[in-house]
Amino acid sequence: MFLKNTLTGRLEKFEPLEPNVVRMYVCGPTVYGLIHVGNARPMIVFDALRRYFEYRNYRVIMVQNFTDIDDKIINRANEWGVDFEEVAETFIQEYWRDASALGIRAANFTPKTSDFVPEIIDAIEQLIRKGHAYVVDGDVYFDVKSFPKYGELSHRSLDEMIAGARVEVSEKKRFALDFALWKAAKPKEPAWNSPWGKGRPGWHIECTIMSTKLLGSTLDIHAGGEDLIFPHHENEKAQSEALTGKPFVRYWLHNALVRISGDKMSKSLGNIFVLREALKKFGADGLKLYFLSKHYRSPIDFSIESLEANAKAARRVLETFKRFESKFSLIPVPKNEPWMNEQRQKFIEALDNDFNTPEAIAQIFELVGFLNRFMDESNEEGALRAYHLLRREFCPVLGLFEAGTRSEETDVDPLLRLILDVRKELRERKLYDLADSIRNRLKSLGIEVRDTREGSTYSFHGEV
Ligand SMILES: Nc1ncnc2c1ncn2[C@@H]1O[C@H](COP(=O)(O)OP(=O)(O)OP(=O)(O)O)[C@@H](O)[C@H]1O
Ligand SMILES: [Zn+2]
Repeated sequence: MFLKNTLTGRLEKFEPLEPNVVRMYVCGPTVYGLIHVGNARPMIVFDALRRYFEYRNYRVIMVQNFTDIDDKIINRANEWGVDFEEVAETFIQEYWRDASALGIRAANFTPKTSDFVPEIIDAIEQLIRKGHAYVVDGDVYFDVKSFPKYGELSHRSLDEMIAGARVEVSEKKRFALDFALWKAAKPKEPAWNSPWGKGRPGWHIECTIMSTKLLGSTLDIHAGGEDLIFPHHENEKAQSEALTGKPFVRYWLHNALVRISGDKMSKSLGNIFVLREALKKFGADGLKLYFLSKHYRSPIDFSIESLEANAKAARRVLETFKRFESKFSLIPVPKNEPWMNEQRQKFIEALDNDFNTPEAIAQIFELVGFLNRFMDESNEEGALRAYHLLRREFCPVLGLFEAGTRSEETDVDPLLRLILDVRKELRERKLYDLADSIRNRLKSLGIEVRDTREGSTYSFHGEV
């Protein structure tokens, strides 16, 4: 397999450190709000990549963190008058709801920053000892000039980095690009004891610690959105390599961004389309097709029309599967067959080429076309083979169509409102027997109708 490595800018043959094992770290969300469609892109892409490695017989050990110590979380906690943990726990729970609705498999480890504070302190002490960090008034900064390879990942010179990025300004720093490893406690902030007084970890050091503690000094893959290349990943790399003296990451993978009117869709800009809403409207498979039909390194301009088109395409595929399932029994097919092997080779060739999912998706649609044609021609053998490839190999490898009906979920509320309105009309015309019969029939479907002075309400299975 060949993957484009952000570090070298080249397509490189993928060779993990340990044969057949992939150690992979993905930067997860800062948990102070519901996740959005932009956040779903790395989730979908790297979940599919993990599944593809497994299809190719690798064992994947995947870590995805939750950033639960951060200014934005602390601000929200103060706004709401609760502890930062409560804000973080709330949105971690909500993250899991969204991830499972989207059909994303949980990583093997999902650590939180707050679980690793002692390890972070220990690492900062080592960096100070090694001359890569310095203390000023309870803050600790990484000394960028002590690490000559700084800028290697983002391919920029020090001057370009200073000019082009939002670098935190502070008089305490020796050099503009130096960044905080530890921040002295301010009032109304959570704080931990440290050799430099009470304080909390900076952002970048957490990922260095969580990744290397769980996966070892050198990771095979470090992934995330391209917004993280600088400064976050550049800083992670500097800290880790200064600490261990070993290369931190073999292959850096970055998905391009989802943009909205030219800007990155992001929680802090507030220009977001909440994932939960998108799941309701377009279904998990509609969203996955939307993202996987573009290459992960190409930017996407958020488009409702395109999402709708993908949701429709997902429904068409499911209809084809249903048609097959009602027509044929699901008998196993002999797997080693020339046409199927050709198809597999084509699929693997696409994905081996820097995870070219658009090509793989095009092949899936071509196979759906074949499946329909085979069924039209009552070619049972052909249909069985196409169905097997789609349903049991290619679609699951990309995380598609796993819960057959997910993208068909529709909101029943407008329909029930319509029925209740008709029933109201009947009652007004004193056709009580008809109105009662509607209520009884809804009841037999598990829908309880209650008539109140304000009108009729409904609930499922008698829930309140
Ligand atoms: N618009 C986007 N398109 C693609 N990936 C994104 C986008 N926004 C964030 N990501 C990715 O989602 C993951 C979680 O990011 P994060 O929680 O920082 O989201 P965010 O919306 O950028 O939040 P904030 O605005 O608070 O920084 C990261 O891997 C990040 O690169
Ligand atoms: Zn990170």
